[in-house]
Amino acid sequence: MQKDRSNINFKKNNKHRSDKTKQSKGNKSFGDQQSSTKDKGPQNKNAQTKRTNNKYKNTYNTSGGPSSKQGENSKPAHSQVRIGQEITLTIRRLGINGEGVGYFKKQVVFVDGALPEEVVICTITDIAPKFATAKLKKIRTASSDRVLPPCPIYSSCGGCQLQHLSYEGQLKEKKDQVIQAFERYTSYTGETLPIKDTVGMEDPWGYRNKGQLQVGKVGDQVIAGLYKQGSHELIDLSECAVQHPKTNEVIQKTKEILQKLNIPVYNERKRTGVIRTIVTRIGFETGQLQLVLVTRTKEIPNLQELLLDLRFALPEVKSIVQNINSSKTSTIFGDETIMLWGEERIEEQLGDLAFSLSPRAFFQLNPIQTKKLYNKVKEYAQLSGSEIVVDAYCGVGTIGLWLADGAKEIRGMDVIPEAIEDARENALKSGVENALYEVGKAETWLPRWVKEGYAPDVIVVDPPRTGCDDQLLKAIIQVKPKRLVYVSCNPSTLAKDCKQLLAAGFELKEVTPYDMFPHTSHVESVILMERRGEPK
Ligand SMILES: C[S@@+](CC[C@H](N)C(=O)[O-])C[C@H]1O[C@@H](n2cnc3c(N)ncnc32)[C@H](O)[C@@H]1O
Repeated sequence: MQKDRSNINFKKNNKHRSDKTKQSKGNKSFGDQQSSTKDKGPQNKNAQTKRTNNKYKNTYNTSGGPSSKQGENSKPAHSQVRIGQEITLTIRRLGINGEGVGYFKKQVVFVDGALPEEVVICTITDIAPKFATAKLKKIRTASSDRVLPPCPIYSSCGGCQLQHLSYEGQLKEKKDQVIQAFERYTSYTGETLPIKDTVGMEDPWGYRNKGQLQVGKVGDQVIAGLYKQGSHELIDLSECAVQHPKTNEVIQKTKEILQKLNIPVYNERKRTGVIRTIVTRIGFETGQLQLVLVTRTKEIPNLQELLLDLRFALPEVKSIVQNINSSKTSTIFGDETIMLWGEERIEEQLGDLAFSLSPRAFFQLNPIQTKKLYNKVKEYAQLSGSEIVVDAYCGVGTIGLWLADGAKEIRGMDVIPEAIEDARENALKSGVENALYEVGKAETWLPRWVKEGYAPDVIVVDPPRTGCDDQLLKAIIQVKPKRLVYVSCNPSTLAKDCKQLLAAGFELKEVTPYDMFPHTSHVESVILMERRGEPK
């Protein structure tokens, strides 16, 4: 799932792209993505983080010349095009980052802002061995799904990639993304893949429960936002339409208080200043808010005034926390976390389950869609009360706890110790007594349990973008659960892992894509696999 995996890199970078392996950037609107060892999101070395600003608002015409190290008129031997060349292109599909993909004399060309079936004029800006990148200049034939992006900062922010596509169009494209991945890695086609339509939102705005913005200054003004694509220029975001309105308010007011108290904000270039990042999370059901100030130094000048002002301006905030990150890297969190005021955790409710969330714990970013997705996991798991279930990559235990009342026993594991602490506490809180959680790698724990004779009936996996580790897949293949439910935020790694499982005797029963992040290019999928020949 595309979720809260800390330590996002807000910088955008258009290198490392390849047609087959490019990975989606995290949903960067107001930050996100909890990192762990193999986490999804932009700090992944494969992460494709390119965005350009050629998103079309009131006109389909843009200007601006090519930019590339290769320079004007250069044409590598392998290429059909040269930098600066203007071409007419028919867009065939969307790439995994929401860019239009067309073919010019069989060469793949990516065009940000172009939509399938559009005929566009674009200028080649970059050439790599397997593809070229072009800047959209003019749309000759516009898609009937093209809409005006409602967000005023869509073109500069880069957090959303699909606001120029109707919501219906987005849901269709996300299903296509999943189909394309299966076509690429397995023998399924769009006709044979047992795939459902993408499950979308009734109101696809204000869905994010967490915001994470870098802090900086323009002149004397404190700002908080995202770095502009390919640059170190921070774009101030005073409002974000996909964020819960309360998190917008927390960011805005925190910024104003930092300004008023003259608390030094981080200067990325000089590596001076104190406040680096503002992170805020809200419990959708409880209304409780948490504010984390990520600082370069342990000392925060005017700390007492800062806390008083924050508490006065934001009475809903239940927890104010400092995290210290003095590193030069662009990861968000450092290792040391200090309570500044209030509770260590905020509470959230998902259905009948209560969750305590510590500042760095992973939690789904879109609680409304999460409930739908977990219900699908439950449907696919087909529990009767007697099953032994593994919840691999369990985070704070959400999926296992969702399933616990239908299972004999749940075992979950995650590499983040705080997440496991939270999972144990969440089980206690919700009165779940049949769930056991362990800190460590799924690929270590499952083989160990299997060696000890443990035989789960159902395995649920919800790995980071990189997919399941090979050792885990081997253990799954060895233990042959009746059902495997795979939750994935990356169709490519899902399809690759599926290929191995299909070859080892599992059958693919159904694929359901979920739109956890409307207006971004991300798509989540849940699939059900069964042991071949399993009696109904
Ligand atoms: C996509 S999240 C899933 C969390 C949880 N299932 C949920 O729905 O909230 C992936 C989780 O995998 C954890 N993780 C990453 N690599 C892991 C590994 N090798 N073994 C176990 N957990 C891992 C991360 O800490 C993160 O909590």
